[in-house]
Amino acid sequence: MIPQVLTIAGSDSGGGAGIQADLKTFQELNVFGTSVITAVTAQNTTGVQAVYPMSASAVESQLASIGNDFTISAVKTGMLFDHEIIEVVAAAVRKYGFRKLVVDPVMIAKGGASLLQEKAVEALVQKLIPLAKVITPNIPEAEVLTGESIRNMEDRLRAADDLLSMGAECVILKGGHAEESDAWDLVVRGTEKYVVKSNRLHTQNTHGTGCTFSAALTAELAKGKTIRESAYLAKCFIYQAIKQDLHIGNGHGPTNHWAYQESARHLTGGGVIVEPVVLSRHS
Ligand SMILES: Nc1ncnc2c1ncn2[C@@H]1O[C@H](COP(=O)(O)OP(=O)(O)O)[C@@H](O)[C@H]1O
Ligand SMILES: Cc1ncc(COP(=O)(O)O)c(N)n1
Repeated sequence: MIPQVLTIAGSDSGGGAGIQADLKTFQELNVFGTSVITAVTAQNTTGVQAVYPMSASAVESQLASIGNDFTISAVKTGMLFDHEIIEVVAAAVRKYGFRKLVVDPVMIAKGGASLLQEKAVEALVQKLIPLAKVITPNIPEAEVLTGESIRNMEDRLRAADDLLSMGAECVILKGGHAEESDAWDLVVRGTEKYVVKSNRLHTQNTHGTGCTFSAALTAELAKGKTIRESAYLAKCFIYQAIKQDLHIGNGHGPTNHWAYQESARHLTGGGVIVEPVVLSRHS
């Protein structure tokens, strides 16, 4: 049976992030994508021009439509905007028994627009993160969630432990925002810790990288892959999507969701490696 997956996120009219990035990624990875829209954004590669949140009841009824019909193997959340939406999403995860929940705690678009109200952070921590199999914060999101600044490897390890104590099974602390020559993501699950790493690509076309990475992770988990395999495959997917960029729009362009399947490199990883945490190299 083809795995059925769900994204609960905001619409990006520009097609590079949010629901659109998630559905494109699901399609490329051969899983059937369904969607619950939490907000409509007027957005392009130059930024977010407007945000129109859905009412919590509109989100609730979309969740019921999916929960009452589909057999969902994995779910991801992206832009959730406010605490009422977070509460109905958490209730639906319980009610419909959605397993393999990936929470991408989207807060601020790369151009600076707020995609999550400040007072909703607590609801995310209290209501949704404890239900998650994996949470995938970037560095600024991990700083908001933990209240600590993150500058080096020790800080990242400490932040990941703090995030794990919020109740998720696994934390993938993404390193796209750091300035090192490698782009590496720290994965922590209980006492298991490792880094999934590629070289850093120099391009401004990184709009939607986080959405695309977490959608690929969700697709692989839905197929029954382990977290470690899924993190590696998701990193291979986003690496090719950034590397073979499309040059669309006048600002921070989208990634290339075709690239991974079109490239034979997906069979070999194309340079992505998994390695143990080495404190002295990354501090
Ligand atoms: N310039 C880059 N080169 C290679 N990989 C990158 C680059 N920027 C981000 N990534 C990868 O893309 C994924 C998303 O990371 P990040 O940009 O930190 O998330 P977000 O979009 O949520 O801010 C991670 O796997 C990260 O390692
Ligand atoms: C609707 C929506 N959801 C999420 C993002 C974050 O994008 P990114 O993955 O680049 O951080 C976005 N810009 N718009």
